[in-house]
Amino acid sequence: MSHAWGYGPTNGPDKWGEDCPIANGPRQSPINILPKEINFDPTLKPLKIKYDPSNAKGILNNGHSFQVDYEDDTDSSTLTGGPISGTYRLKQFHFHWGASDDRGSEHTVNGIKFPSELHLVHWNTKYPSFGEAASQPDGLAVVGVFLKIGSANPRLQKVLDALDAIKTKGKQTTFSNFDSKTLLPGSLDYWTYDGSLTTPPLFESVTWIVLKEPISVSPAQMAKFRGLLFTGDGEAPCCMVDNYRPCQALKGRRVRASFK
Ligand SMILES: COc1ccc(C[C@H]2SC(=O)NC2=O)c(OC)c1
Ligand SMILES: [Zn+2]
Repeated sequence: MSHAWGYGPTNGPDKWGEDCPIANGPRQSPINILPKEINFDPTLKPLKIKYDPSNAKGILNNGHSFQVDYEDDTDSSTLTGGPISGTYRLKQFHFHWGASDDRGSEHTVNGIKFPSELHLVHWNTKYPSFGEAASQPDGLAVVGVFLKIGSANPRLQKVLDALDAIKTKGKQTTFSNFDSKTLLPGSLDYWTYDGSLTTPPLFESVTWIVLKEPISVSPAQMAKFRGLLFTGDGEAPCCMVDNYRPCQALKGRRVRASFK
């Protein structure tokens, strides 16, 4: 691609392989999760999530999604246990969503798309930094949470209320004192598999931990996500919707369940 990657007809997921050959690699994400073909793995530990709300730093429209960034210079917001070894620090969380409620998630379950998917990104502290970890096979752990249409989710509201200030690409604002643990569903049952970043550079560095239980989001709340723009100030406005990569081939990988 001569121009930057995106989700449009000329720079979207089908074109990413031109600049990132790993797009056709052996452990690409997302994938379709088929619960009937997954085995319960009794050796999997429960997820241990410890987040410090005071680590929340800011919220940014990065032109592909919006992300809430966390201070990650200490072990105060960490993920341990589950399928991973060692300590992974929370770096940021972001979402993917569709132009309508029938699509938007990256992972699917039995071929079903959810209207949105939350990604909580963590990096392995065996490496000196997020940037170093992002290219290592055991560098990142991303917790994926499906959103399904239902009643308004009060836990999302503080994030949604901040979006008016970051409508266009490159805009950011302070975002403090937010406990991202409140975004998680009641159950931490999960599926896990070895995968990749779902945007360029598509590094095969992610241990995926996809929670079985979705959280709710209302149509009005989804409309707020869809009010963001991919484009920057002064550019022809393009709504930030359908910022998800389609499912990729499993290529022999095993998906494990932490629950029966
Ligand atoms: C260079 O490092 C990167 C680049 C991009 C992302 C974001 C991608 S990866 C994901 O799960 N969802 C996304 O939108 C990233 O996140 C871990 C790390
Ligand atoms: Zn993501």
